[in-house]
Amino acid sequence: MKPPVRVAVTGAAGQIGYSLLFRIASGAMLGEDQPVILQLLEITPALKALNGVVMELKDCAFPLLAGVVTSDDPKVAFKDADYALLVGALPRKAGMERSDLLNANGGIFKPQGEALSEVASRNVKVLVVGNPANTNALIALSNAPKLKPSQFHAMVRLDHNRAISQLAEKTGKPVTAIQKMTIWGNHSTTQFPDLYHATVDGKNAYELVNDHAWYETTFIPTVAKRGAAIIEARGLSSAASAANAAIAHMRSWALGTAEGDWTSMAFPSDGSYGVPEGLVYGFPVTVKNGQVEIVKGLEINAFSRAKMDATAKELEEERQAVKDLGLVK
Ligand SMILES: NC(=O)C1=CN([C@@H]2O[C@H](COP(=O)(O)OP(=O)(O)OC[C@H]3O[C@@H](n4cnc5c(N)ncnc54)[C@H](O)[C@@H]3O)[C@@H](O)[C@H]2O)C=CC1
Ligand SMILES: O=C([O-])CC(=O)C(=O)O
Repeated sequence: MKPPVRVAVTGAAGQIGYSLLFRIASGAMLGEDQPVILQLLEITPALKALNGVVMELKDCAFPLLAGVVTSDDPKVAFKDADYALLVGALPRKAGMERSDLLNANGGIFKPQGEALSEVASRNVKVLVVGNPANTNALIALSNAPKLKPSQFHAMVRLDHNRAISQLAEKTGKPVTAIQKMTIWGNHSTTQFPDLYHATVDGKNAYELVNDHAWYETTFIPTVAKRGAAIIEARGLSSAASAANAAIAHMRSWALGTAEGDWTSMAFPSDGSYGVPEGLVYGFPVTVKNGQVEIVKGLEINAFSRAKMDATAKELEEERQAVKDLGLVK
C-alpha cells in the first residue's frame, strides 16, 4: 500500500460535497491503490451537518479511507494537503449569472489562498469549483505568494463532459468515440466549446456534423447554458455531475490523460493562443507525470478567435472587478 495522501475539501457538508467525498474515499479520484485522509472544511454552523456526513463516511468502511479531519479553520483543513478541492461557496439561483456571485463568494478565496500558501504541501494541487470558478481561482492564487500560480486550477471539466455528451447524442455515437474536446475560457455562458479539433471515431467532429447553424445556435448555447437549465429543472444547481467532473479533473491531473487524447483545464494563461497572461482560462491540455502542458499548434479560425477573445474579455472584466474589491492586487 502507498502512504496516504491528504485531500482537503471545502464546503464538505454541501450538495456537491455529498456526491464527492464518498467517491474520493472509494478511490475513484486518485486510484484504487491510494489511501486518503480527508480534511474537511465548513463554516461553523454547518459543522453539525458535516459530522453527520463523517458518520456516513465511516459507515461505508472504505478500505482506502485512512482518516478524517473536520474543521472551520482553513489552517487546520489545509495542513499538509496534497490536493485541495475548493467547493465551499454560495450557488446561484435562477436568473443569476455566475459572475453575480463574485461579491458574495470572492471574499472566501482570499483567506483560503493565504492559508494554502502557509500550511499546504509545497506541491499541493488546488482545484476551484465554487463559482465564479475561474476568477475565484485567480483570487486564491493571487493571495498565495509561497505557491506557484500554476498550482491553482479552475474547473471547466463539467462543460467538457457536457460537450462530449451533446456531441455523442448528435452523432449517434457512444461518448467513448469522442476525443480532443476543448472548452476554451471561462466557466460561464461565454465559454467556447470547440468542435474544430474534436474527433468522433477519429474523424473531425465539425466536418462530420457538417451543420454550422446547429453548432453555433444549438450546440454552443446548450453546453454553455446547461447549468442554468439544470437550476430551472431541479430548483438546485448541478451537484452529482459537478462532483463527477471534479473527480475527473483531479484524476487527470494526478494520473495523466489518455494517450492520443486531451482534456480541458483552466489555469493562469502563459500567453498561449493570444490569451492575456495571468487570466485563469480553459485550455486543451495533456498531463504526464503531473506535468500539465497546453496542446500547441492548433489552428484557430476567425470564428474561434472571436469566441476565444470574447471569453477572455469577460475574464478581464471579472479580474478588474476583484481588483476593485481589493481581493487581487
Ligand atoms: N465549476 C463548476 O462547474 C460548478 C460549480 N458549482 C459551484 O460550487 C459551489 C458549491 O455548490 P453546492 O455544493 O451546490 O452548494 P451548497 O450550498 O449545497 O454547499 C456549499 C457549502 O459550502 C459551505 N461554505 C460556505 N462558505 C464556506 C467557507 N468560507 N468555507 C467552507 N465552506 C463554506 C456552505 O456551508 C455549504 O455547506 C457553488 O458556488 C456552485 O455555484 C456548482 C456546479 C458546477
Ligand atoms: O450553473 C451553475 O450555477 C452551477 C454550475 O456552475 C454548473 O452547473 O455549471
